[in-house]
Amino acid sequence: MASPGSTPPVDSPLAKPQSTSSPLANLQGTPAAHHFPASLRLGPAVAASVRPLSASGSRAPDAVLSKPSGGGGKKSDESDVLSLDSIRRTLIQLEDTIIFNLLERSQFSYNPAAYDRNASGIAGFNGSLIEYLIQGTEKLHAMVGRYKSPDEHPFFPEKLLEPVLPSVQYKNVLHHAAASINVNKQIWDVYFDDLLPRLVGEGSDGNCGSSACCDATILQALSKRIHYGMFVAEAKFRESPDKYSAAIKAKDEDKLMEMLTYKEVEESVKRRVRFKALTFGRVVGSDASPMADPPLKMEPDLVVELYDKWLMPLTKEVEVHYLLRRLDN
Ligand SMILES: O=C(O)C(=O)C[C@]1(C(=O)O)C=C[C@@H](O)C=C1
Repeated sequence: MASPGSTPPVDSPLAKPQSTSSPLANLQGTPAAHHFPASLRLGPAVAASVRPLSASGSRAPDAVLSKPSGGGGKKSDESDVLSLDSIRRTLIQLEDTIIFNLLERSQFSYNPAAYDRNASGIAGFNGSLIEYLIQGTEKLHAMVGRYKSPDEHPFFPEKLLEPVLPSVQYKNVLHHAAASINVNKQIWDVYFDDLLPRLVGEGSDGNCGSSACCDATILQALSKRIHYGMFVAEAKFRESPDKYSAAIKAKDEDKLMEMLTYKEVEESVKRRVRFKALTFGRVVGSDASPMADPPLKMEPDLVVELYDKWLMPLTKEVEVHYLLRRLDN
């Protein structure tokens, strides 16, 4: 842990990621993560309003949920946007971002100096390196319209700056109550208190900045994935409005949770993320020849556990929060 006022180790571009044979070996529990390039391509609104920054244009998630209004959109657009299949495809794509970035973060040690609120060493800033990084990133992204998108949720809403680009009116398919739902505080706490210590090896390897950059992209992906629960909930509500309305009027949270839970979907999510973690995390020999027993960069069970114990439950919690307010005036 760095002492107050000291400067965290400066990452060298040449700094070698610590070889972590089994940083996740003691993982017993929860957690997950997300990534930067992906988050820039993320929001449908961002993709539309900030097209020059949008990465590849080939990403389904950006175009899935909402579209600028007044663009002559056909009526069928909204039903495409709100089909459960289409929303689930977005969740599947976010799995890649989350797993790739977990893999990236797992190469570094914990690096406690990045989280020490007294040790960022940044003049004039009262907080940790990770807070500085995320606040700065969110300020900049807010300026290009990121948080005007209904599927983007900042960790520090009070610090955002005004957009510098002309605003685009997006057709928001969600109920207005969605604007008041933000579970990032919870995501932040679970990530730093629970997931991160299980994901990485203890100690410092000098890669504070790199670690914090990975954390930031992971947090953004987690946030996006979990808040997508509101679109899932909206789609489910529109499929069976009467059924859901009864439970909403009765404020029956257990009933809502039961109605929106699809055990078979959850099992297939777990199977898929295990396979992705195995596939993406496999070490490939430098000459690409098959290895008899290829080592893994990250324990796939960690990712399964993350989804099972944390990501899917939080997504469902967001769905319930949203539905409870779905009939508000
Ligand atoms: O796909 C859905 O129906 C969702 O609500 C999403 C999700 C998930 O988080 O992946 C959550 C609850 C369901 O039981 C299945 C999957």
